[in-house]
Amino acid sequence: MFILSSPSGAGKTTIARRLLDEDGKIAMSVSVTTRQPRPGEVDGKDYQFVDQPTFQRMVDDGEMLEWAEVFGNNYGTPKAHIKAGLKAGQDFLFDIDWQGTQQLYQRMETDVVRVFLLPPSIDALEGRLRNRNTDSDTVIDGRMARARSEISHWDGYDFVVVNDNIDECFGKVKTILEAERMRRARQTGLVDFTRGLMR
Ligand SMILES: Nc1ncnc2c1ncn2[C@@H]1O[C@H](COP(=O)(O)OP(=O)(O)OP(=O)(O)O)[C@@H](O)[C@H]1O
Ligand SMILES: Nc1nc2c(ncn2[C@@H]2O[C@H](COP(=O)(O)O)[C@@H](O)[C@H]2O)c(=O)[nH]1
Repeated sequence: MFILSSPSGAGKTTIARRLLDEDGKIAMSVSVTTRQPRPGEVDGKDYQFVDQPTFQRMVDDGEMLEWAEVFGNNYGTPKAHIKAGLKAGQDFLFDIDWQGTQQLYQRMETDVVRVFLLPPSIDALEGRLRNRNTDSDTVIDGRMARARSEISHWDGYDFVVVNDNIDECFGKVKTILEAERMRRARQTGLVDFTRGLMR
């Protein structure tokens, strides 16, 4: 479970899309949200867009692996698909906030890798949100007001990467993913393989 978090606009979605394009072995965890779709967002691909009663029913029925309120909307990770995929050896990429990260870490500690992206500066962060042209000024102001408190959670992560140059940032995130895959505990079949070598 490879988690990318950051203050809004630091570049999680951009890095996640590139990782999904270039790495055939990781799948996106598609979250459920009560937020309205942005232009170009596709239901079922970017998010599963639901109304508040549906979200609440999913929470009440225990269908969420984690969930949180972020910027006045609810977001959550549906459990069934992720659990089945993990059992089959599938790696998953999560674009979730610090609250969801804490919940996943508490439930599945050793399966989780936590990466936090930082912007090179607060001005650059605001510039990125405005240039993205997907949110109203009010929404952007709200996200900027939360940026410092989001950044204060940087020390709850295993890795911290500053997203200044996008190619460099992507290279670092990819390196983390590849190194984590090489952890002995994550390599299935090593016992038989090393036995074969020693025979
Ligand atoms: N290194 C970079 N340099 C310049 N622009 C960037 C960089 N990384 C991302 N961007 C741009 O910044 C904007 C915000 O990026 P992105 O949508 O990936 O952020 P995010 O962290 O997913 O935000 P949110 O949490 O609001 O979904 C996008 O327009 C993206 O193209
Ligand atoms: N705890 C969770 N946080 C999530 C989830 N899906 C997305 N997010 C986070 O919400 C904010 C806002 O996202 P946006 O798409 O509206 O810009 C961002 O920090 C995401 O990482 C989730 O399932 N759980």
